[in-house]
Amino acid sequence: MSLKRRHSTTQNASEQLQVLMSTLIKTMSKFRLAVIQLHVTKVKADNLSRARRLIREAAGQGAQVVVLPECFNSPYGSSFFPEYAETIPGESSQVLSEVAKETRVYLVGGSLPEADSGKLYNTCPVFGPDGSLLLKHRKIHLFDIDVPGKIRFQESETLSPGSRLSVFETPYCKIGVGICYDMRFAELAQLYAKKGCHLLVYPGAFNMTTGPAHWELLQRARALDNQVYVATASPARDETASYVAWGYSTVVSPWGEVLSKAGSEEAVIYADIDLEYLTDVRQQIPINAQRRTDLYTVNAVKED
Ligand SMILES: O=C(O)CCC(=O)C(=O)O
Repeated sequence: MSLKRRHSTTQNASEQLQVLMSTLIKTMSKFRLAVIQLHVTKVKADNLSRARRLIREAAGQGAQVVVLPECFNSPYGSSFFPEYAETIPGESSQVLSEVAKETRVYLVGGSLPEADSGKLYNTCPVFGPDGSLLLKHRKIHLFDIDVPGKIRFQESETLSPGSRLSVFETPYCKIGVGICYDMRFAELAQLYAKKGCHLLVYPGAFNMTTGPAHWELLQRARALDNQVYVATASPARDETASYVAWGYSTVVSPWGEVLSKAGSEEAVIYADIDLEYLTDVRQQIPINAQRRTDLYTVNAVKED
């Protein structure tokens, strides 16, 4: 082979490699997220089989990350937590692990009442596409509120709070996990963003009072403050339940736009998460570089 020909073959190979690399980077910078707004009943086995069916459906639609709602396998309510509590690993997390492995998705397993060493937690287990348990997020901020004449709820009567931040890595981006009331705490979202998360997921079950007032507003605020994608997964609304969930699972972009939103009924919603778009937003409005860290800062007190 002449020198000239060898040179052009090498050049072709390196160009092809570059094209391949840039296609790969582009592919990795986009992924499909599915949020399952599950109809949750008192029958745990039904909740589990419906969740499994909808996770399969989501994976069939190309979802690589799937999120279930808070308390996806039990009704939401202080009296139900002890009755439905399980260990993790345990029955429900075994089902989630199997279906994550079968469908090859990252699965954010909503939450379930977790029993551990005589205490109960509201816990979100996260599984990788090989079925391994990547982390357990125990709700950090317990939902204790009293709005006279509207709603009083005291999770702390039965639950203990978690005390860890929860971030997991995927080939696409880092993802930070919070549960419902955790979303009200801007500092948590800021810390997740500071740790490099580009997507925050909040399985949650707002109610008929705070749902219409705050649910979407909080998601858009967290997304805009931190220039990240935010996804919430609620149970479907069941007017016969003792605690009526608001529904309206949502995905919000780093620009603060609602990309996808369920109604009040059972549904699977999808959003294509585009990390190049996130980078563009951050370049256009560069608040990260403009922060006055000489005047203020948000830090984790305790690092894992
Ligand atoms: O913050 C709210 O208004 C609702 C929170 C909630 O339902 C929960 O944390 O489970």
